Amino acid sequence: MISDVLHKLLSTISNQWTWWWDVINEKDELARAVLTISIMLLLSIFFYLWTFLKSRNQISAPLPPGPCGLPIVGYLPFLGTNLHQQFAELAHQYGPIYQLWFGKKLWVVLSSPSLAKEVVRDLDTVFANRDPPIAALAATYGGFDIAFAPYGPYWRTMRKVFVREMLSNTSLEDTYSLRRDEVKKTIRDLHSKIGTAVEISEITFLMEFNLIMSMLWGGTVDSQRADSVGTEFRAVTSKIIELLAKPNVSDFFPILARFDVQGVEREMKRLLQRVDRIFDPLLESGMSRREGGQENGMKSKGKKDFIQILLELKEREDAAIPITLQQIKALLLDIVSGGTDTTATMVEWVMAELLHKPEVMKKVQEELSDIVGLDNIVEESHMPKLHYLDAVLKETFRLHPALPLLVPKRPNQSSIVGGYNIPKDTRVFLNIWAIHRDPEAWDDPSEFKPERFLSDASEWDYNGNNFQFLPFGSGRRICAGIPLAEKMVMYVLASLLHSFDWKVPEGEEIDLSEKFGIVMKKSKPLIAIPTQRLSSLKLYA
Ligand code: HEM
Repeated sequence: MISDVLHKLLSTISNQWTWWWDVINEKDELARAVLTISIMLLLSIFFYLWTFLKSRNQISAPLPPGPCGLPIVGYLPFLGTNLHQQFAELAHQYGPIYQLWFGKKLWVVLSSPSLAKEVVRDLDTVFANRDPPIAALAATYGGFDIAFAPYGPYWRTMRKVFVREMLSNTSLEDTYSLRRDEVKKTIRDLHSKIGTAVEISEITFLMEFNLIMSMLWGGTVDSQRADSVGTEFRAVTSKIIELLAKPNVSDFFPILARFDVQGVEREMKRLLQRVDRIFDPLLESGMSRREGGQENGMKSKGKKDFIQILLELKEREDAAIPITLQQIKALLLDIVSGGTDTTATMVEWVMAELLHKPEVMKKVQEELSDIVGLDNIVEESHMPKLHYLDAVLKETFRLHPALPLLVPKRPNQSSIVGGYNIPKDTRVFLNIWAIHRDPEAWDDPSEFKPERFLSDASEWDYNGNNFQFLPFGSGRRICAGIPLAEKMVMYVLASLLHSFDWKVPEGEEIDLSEKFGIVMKKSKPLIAIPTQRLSSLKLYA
């Protein structure tokens, strides 16, 4: 019986095979066409079933909730100017993860410590990519800096060179005397302005700019030239930052990008020409210094400054990732603008909070008197002992983070966050401004209370391990300049507050309102009057 069935089966297969053989031998054209179409149909069905099941297996989650917006333009007409606050209000309505559509572009905004952890810790490699707007690409000669470079070998090399050569403990020690000279110079200048109203951000910007430039060029840029270059640089970067924060239709509708409807790209290119006029002569002087083997002002004699190291890299033909002069300029722009505007803005915010709360200012100054003494000048070595000032700075970072939405991320694959699907290439914002004011994470979140950072100091650092407090971001793309940023802000603040007493001009009030930008500033510049505090400002001679 079984042998009968087997026999039948074999003969059927053999008949089919003969038929197939005949067909492929072109004996039956019609049958051949039917067979080919059937096979293709079957293969297509299998393929679609397979991809459908695969996608269901991968992303079985829905997209996050969010407002509907209008057809075609989506949420674009509703975008306000203070994006961080608007995003926080939308989180009250839609929850800590929500989506916004703009044409074909999807944005997702996250506003809770646990969602931040998922993105910057659990899925760090997926979210390590950036999503630079067209303005940012134009401002970085095509994304050749560190902050907007795609996650990959170029970014890794540039970040490594920067961190290793400029920010290692030895390099920071070697350049201390340069930072000290710049701070002393500012205190002397301020001495001549005692009793008059000064714009704090103007002073702090120039001071931080000169600090960075001096470290980059090993103290070889002469101070008069540095001041005029600094003023021009401030004007250019404030325009660049303004353009970076402006919504640009070319980003939402790539088909319009080539027309540059709002003229953003053209304007950015004009600004870059001004940046070139600043950097080119300075780079040339670096090159001739290199050829002439001249010394710089660094502590260890014969030690190369950062510009020398970059120029050397440019000339190395065996480098795995060769770098060009334009890439060096992109990197410099990143370091100088990223390092200056953030630190100067933070000094201004701390001064504003202290002038708003004189009892906190008094405590900071008492600590400075105890640790430094009134017949002495502040040194960087005092910083680890200034615990109260450190808490004041952290509380200011909490309430006024310099980058309230960090630098937006772009996942390199679709993934599930908070139970929702975030498709590949979405622009993802972490609203740390909202996280820093989350009532579930903080007591009295809108109150300025530095004491909250004193209780368990080890819990509060800037390394992005506590997802309630992320002023420098977290994960692979965390700020590359943290050790320098911390030193620059603390040292400058301590020197300003130790040398002078400060008050607001008669009849003026401290305004603490914020103006959104890639760096969030005060909406009104802070004006204050210094009076002498130190027994003798000759100490700064
Ligand atoms: C108060 C001062 C500063 C603050 C608040 C700050 C904050 C930040 C933040 C939030 C990011 C983005 C992190 C992320 O997306 O997760 C960032 C990136 C960066 N920062 Fe800072 N920063 C400061 C000072 C500096 C300084 C002084 C430098 C260099 C001299 C610097 C260089 C950079 C660079 C190169 C990046 C890009 C990192 C990357 O994409 O890999 N920053 N910073």
